[in-house]
Amino acid sequence: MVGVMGGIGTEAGQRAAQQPDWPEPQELRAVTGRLAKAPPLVRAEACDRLRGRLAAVARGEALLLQGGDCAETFAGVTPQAVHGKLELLRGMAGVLGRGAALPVVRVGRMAGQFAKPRSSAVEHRDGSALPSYRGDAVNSLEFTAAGRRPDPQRMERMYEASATTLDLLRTYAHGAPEGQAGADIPGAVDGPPEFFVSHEALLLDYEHALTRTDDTTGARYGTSGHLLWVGERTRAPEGAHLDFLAGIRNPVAVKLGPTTETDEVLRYIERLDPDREAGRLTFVVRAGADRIRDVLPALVEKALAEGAAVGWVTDPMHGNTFTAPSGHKTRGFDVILDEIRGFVEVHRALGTHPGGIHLELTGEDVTECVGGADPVHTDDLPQRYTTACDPRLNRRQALDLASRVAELYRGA
Ligand SMILES: O=C[C@H](O)[C@H](O)COP(=O)(O)O
Ligand SMILES: C=C(OP(=O)(O)O)C(=O)O
Repeated sequence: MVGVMGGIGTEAGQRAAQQPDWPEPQELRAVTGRLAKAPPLVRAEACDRLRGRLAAVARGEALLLQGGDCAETFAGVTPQAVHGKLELLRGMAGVLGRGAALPVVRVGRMAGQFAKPRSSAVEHRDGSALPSYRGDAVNSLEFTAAGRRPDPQRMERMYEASATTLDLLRTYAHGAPEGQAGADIPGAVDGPPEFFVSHEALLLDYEHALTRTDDTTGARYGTSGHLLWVGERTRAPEGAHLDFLAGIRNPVAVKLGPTTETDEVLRYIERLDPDREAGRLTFVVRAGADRIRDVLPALVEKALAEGAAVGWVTDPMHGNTFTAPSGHKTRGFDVILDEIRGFVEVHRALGTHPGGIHLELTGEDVTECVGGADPVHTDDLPQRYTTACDPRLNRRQALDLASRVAELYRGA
């Protein structure tokens, strides 16, 4: 775990990992104070409903399709971009659902995916060193000292950008006239067809500020998104991010990388799902295509032995990143598919349910990942490489992948 910074920490006094070094404590307090009074972005009932849908995933009665940008950007919150991702996920869900003969629960990596954990706190370029870009919620991609300075007011822009995205999703999901978008307080996206939103609960100042008590039940909910997850770099079982997830009633997820130990799986279950409630906890495994078949069986067996009805989902993106000769980070379609194949094989061998896929994708015609039926080659990468962080599947690649994954499930 790298980059332990910032003021928020554990009860034992450990500082939270991957937090920005906010320069102005007073300004930070003013921002979180305002966010704490802002309307919730999602409703508790919708979080409960998603927990119910994820229970069906955990029981083997549904699939989860979770996807969206690696890093949402403020400039990327446009009607076209939001519509493009929604339509892409809708199309993929149709293909997957027909292949697996199961309903598909659709969850965007959207309306909150504005903060990024980084491998290094510092970026070096042409002999200069500046703080790494940590997502639009923290600083700017622009490589200047002013751009890279963490600015707490960006968390308010994240809130506004998330609210706008939710409004757009609600408009498109309901087919409501566009003019109605933004007329209400931003709320949960509900009504048929269902669509939920998720992001990594990384910026604890933001997530704590948006936590609310539900009047009817007295339970605490993270109201920044329906499903919140903790990533590979912040999943310390006794860390501040796990403390946060343990304190909210939303459905929650933990990313599991290739070094995950079975004892950690046990701790996550004890901390996050003590009542063994299907739908409460989803594990998103991102071991890499070369490791998934070795790593996953023991983790699944541990959860089974604990009597936990967790959902199992594969993220075939994050364990398969490499740098092309041009310097662009990329991922290969065939390797992505191979990690999904390995994930499905392991579950079939154990008699458990391969519950779904978590992808970085966009509805736009970008050239960021290589391969696919209409292949992007490494030489093509510079053409339309617009991601703010990691490479995404473009629309064509994502639909191809959905067809190939549907074949895997059809053969189940
Ligand atoms: O999306 C995940 C991480 O934020 C990303 O992979 C980190 O990338 P880095 O290794 O370039 O910091
Ligand atoms: C950072 C991410 O992934 P991971 O925590 O699995 O590296 C992510 O999904 O954005």
